[in-house]
Order: sequence, then structure tokens, then C-alpha cells
Amino acid sequence: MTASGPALSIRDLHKDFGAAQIIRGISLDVREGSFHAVIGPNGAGKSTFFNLISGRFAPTSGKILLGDTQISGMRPYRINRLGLSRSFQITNIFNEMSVFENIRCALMWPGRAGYCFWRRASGYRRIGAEAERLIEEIGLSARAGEKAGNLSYAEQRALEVGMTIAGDARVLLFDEPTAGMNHNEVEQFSGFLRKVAVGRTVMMVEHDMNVVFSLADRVSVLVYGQIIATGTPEEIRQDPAVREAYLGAEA
Ligand SMILES: Nc1ncnc2c1ncn2[C@@H]1O[C@H](COP(=O)(O)OP(=O)(O)OP(=O)(O)O)[C@@H](O)[C@H]1O
Repeated sequence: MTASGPALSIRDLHKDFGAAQIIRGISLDVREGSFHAVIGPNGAGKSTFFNLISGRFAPTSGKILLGDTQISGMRPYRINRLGLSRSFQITNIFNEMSVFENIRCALMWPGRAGYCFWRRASGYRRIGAEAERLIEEIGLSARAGEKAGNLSYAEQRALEVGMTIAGDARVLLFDEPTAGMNHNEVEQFSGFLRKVAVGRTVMMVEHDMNVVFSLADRVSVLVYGQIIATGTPEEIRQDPAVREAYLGAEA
């Protein structure tokens, strides 16, 4: 990754499913250190776009670069190893294991930072210390010994984010991070995400416009497989094409 270049560059990205053109020529730079939201109506292609970036789908054509490295078409674990990590709601959590064990496990996944040295006792201690640091960062120190299955939904989401950032991921993808939360949880979790984003680059798909406009410093609007606008939250709010195509009365 270059010092001044974008964290992620997408160049003329296309994805077809059979005859259906779902992603129709997306080009986008995601600035290093930015919190970049992708919004758009249902079926616009947001999840497909994330699946292309994280490597779950191979593009039909076009390029995706993580820093200077072309990642399009790579397997997800290789992209993850290069520093891009995607949050998968709470499906990554092992309910029968404690918070500490879940985080330690994430740190020891093949290809993650700790894998090479964890077999040695000193390495194992280092993993333990790193797990404690991460648990503090996600605000779950008081719950470190608790089984993940006993945590509240919001705590489980925080744990899952902890597992996403384990191994020093520099670029994070969050897919509807506040889905399923009540009003108070959304507020609390937004504050948490704001802290986690410091020093990292975040891309987020989110339907809740309050969350988008309070967290994001850049917003792209995806409509029918194409980005119709990218800008600051204020620019997006004012954009006539965006208001017509998507935000409507919400803006
Ligand atoms: N594997 C697939 N095979 C065929 N069509 C697909 C596949 N995945 C997604 N699609 C289609 O692509 C279109 C975009 O879907 P996608 O889930 O990316 O939209 P989205 O913007 O994330 O929608 P939502 O906001 O409702 O989650 C939809 O019409 C969907 O049916």
C-alpha cells in the first residue's frame, strides 16, 4: 500500500449472473483512513459488490486493488491475509467458547499474524496478551471469561468485530452492522464502530441513514449496479439525482 494512494481501488467492475448484469461498471477509490458507506435501494447490488471485494465472487470483468496489489479473483483467505477483513454478523462466533477463547482462536487462524509463532510458549503468551488487548478495545474485558452464547446480541456483534480486526486487518468491510439492533443498541454500537474505525479504513453497507450520516465521511450511492454519486454525507444529501433515485423524502 502506498502512503498517499487509496486503500482500495475498484476499476470498471462488472458482475453478471447468467444474463443478469448485477454490477455494471463500478469505479471507486476508497481513501486510506476513511469511513466509506455504500447505500442504495434493495436489490441494487450492494451485497454482490461486497462479495466481489472480499473474494466470495469472482468479477466478470474489471479490477480490484488493495493498496497496490490486485486482489480481484483471489480466494477470500488470501485477500484476508493481505489485510482486508469482512464482518459476517455473528456467524463466526463459537457459542460454547469464552470471549477470550474466541478472540484467541481468531488470532491463531492460519495466515493471521500469530500463526507462525503460537506453538512456542512465548508465542502463546504473546497471543494471550494480544487477545486481552483486543478484548479491551472492543469493550468486553469484564466479559472475557463468559461463554459467547451468553452475551447480549450487541455484545456478540462487538465480539464478532473483534474477530474481524484480529490479525491487524487494515481494511474492514461491515455489512449492515446494526441490523437487528434496537434504538439504544444502535447508538451504542455506532459509537463502538467509530472507535474501531480509528486508524483503519472502513467500508460499510447500511440501510439505517442515521447510522450512515453519523459515521461515514464518504458515501457512495449504488443504484441498479452503478454508483450514481460519491461524496461527503452533506454532498450526498444535497445531490438531486440521489434524492430522486433513492433518498427521497428521507433526506
Ligand atoms: N448468486 C446469485 N445468482 C443470481 N442472482 C443473484 C445472486 N446474488 C444476487 N443476485 C441478484 O443480484 C441482485 C442484487 O442483489 P444484492 O443482494 O447484491 O442486492 P443488495 O443491494 O445487497 O440488496 P439488499 O439491500 O436487499 O440486501 C438481486 O436481483 C439478486 O437477486
